[in-house]
Amino acid sequence: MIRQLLRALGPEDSGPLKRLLILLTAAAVLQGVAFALLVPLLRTLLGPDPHDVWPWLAALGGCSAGYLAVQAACLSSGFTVGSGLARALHHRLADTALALPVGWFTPGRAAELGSLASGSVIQLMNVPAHLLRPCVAALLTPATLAVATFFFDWRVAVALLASAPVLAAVYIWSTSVVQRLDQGRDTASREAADRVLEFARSQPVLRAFGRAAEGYTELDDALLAQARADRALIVRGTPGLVTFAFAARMVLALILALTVERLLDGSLTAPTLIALAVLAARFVDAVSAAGDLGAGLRTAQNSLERLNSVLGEKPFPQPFAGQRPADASVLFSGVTFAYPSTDRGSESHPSAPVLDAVTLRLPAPGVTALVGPSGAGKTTVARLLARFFDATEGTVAIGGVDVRDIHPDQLTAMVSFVFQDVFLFGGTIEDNVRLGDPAATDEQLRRAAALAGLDRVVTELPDGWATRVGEGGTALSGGQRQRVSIARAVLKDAPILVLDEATAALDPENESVVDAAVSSLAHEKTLLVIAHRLRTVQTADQILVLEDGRITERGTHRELLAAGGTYTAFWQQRTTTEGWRLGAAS
Ligand SMILES: Nc1ncnc2c1ncn2[C@@H]1O[C@H](COP(=O)(O)OP(=O)(O)OP(=O)(O)O)[C@@H](O)[C@H]1O
Repeated sequence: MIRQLLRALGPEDSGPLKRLLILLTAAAVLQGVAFALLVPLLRTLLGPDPHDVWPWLAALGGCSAGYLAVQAACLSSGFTVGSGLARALHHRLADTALALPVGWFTPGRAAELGSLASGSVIQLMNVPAHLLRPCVAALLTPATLAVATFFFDWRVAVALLASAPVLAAVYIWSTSVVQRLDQGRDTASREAADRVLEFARSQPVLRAFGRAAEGYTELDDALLAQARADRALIVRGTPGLVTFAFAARMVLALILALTVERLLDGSLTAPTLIALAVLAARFVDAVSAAGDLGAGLRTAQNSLERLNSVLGEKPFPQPFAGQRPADASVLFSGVTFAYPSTDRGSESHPSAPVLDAVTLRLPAPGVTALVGPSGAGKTTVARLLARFFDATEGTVAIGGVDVRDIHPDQLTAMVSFVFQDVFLFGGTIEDNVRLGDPAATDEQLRRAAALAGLDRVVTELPDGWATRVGEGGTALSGGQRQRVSIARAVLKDAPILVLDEATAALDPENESVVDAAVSSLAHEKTLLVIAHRLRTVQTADQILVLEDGRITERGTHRELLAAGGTYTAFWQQRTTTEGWRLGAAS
């Protein structure tokens, strides 16, 4: 546990914890010595010469005063170390998260990170503040007592020491049962929390399909599993704890029997027996405290293991200095890619390849349209370009430099994204657009807004740029959200712009605004447009058709129509649906 804590903290932040451990050790040993001094004190007090008790009383007083002073230092240092530990762990989690590839952040892992940063770190903060002190005392005070007993009666001391491995074995067994059950409860609780969140988010769908009243079975099952796991922890965890308490009491009974037997055969006086009985009772009390703390410790250990498994995630290999790309052209050479599986936890095994030996070039400047059926791998191409993941085979290069050799800051500065799923922060429209370039002038802001068709939205809204977008942008319509996201990407002014289904939520009028923006940016930027709409695709400098992870056709609109392949079928199908849609609207 201590080793895991020190590992989680790292060498630079572990100093205060080590100092606290030294203080705790001193306090536990002093407490043990103070208890041990009771033996000569009681023996003298109850013996023939009670006046000789003063030196022992003075020793006990000094020892107790020392113990109280160190204990006070432990108390205040425990809280300081606890809050320092929480701060250090939050920093380490943030540093680890920043070094991980964007692709690592699946919804499950993002939730796990959130639960670690809030629940687990707070739980671990309690370890130095509340748990460590009684734990060290429960271990070292009995050990000091057992050693001290050698000065009074070696047989009792041997009996105390001999009981240690038995007590340790029972302790390890009982707490490992609790730990296993607690792990199960933890998994069930997280599953239930995920399902509750999903249930809340899916209310519109559930109500639309009349499923809200009878609930939804996944949530019911998850809540039942959580209740079962809670019950199992109580029912199957309690016997272990009771057994440990019983074993500790048995040790006391054994010591008492031994001392009484030695009194009867005359080798022990009554005062020594009373003193040794007091000492054995203190020994058992201190050991029993370990049993009570065991469950809390094992639970904290589970949190620590989860935390260390995230902190141990391999960061993306980054170049030390980084090479500068010659321009903003992009080249995929024989790129094959399989997503790591996204099971909960950090283990990842690659799944089936999504891209298969893809070779493509995006000219700079120029517009490339990527089309293909749903699930063909279009978004994956865009993700590899921005190095959300590394290719399994082959290379992705920008301006002649492998993306793995470009410094992450430089790569971030070079690529701007409009994602399929727009993400807005709960500030104003202006805050959200300025995220693209916080230092942009008002003139640059207005230009980006005009290019994205956001200027009209801003004019129509009563609070204009100061309109609050609501949590996740819920106060705006889908089209308005998408325009904010496009303006943000345009404001960033990166030489490579990826638009992933950016026009999907726009009406025909505003779609043409975005088309105009694409046309005007086409002269200065490398544009990758993943689109199902006709106009953007039609005017692109090159069109790539992706099917089942392979590029099957490439050329201009005219060339591909002349070839009469998949693109022609796509074109005919789109012309029919869009013609139908426009006809119906008019
Ligand atoms: N994070 C992920 N982890 C595992 N598999 C994924 C992940 N993202 C996508 N996939 C899988 O990769 C395949 C390609 O997905 P991708 O999103 O690239 O397709 P697409 O052509 O952009 O589809 P669409 O047009 O529907 O957006 C799909 O089978 C999808 O299930």
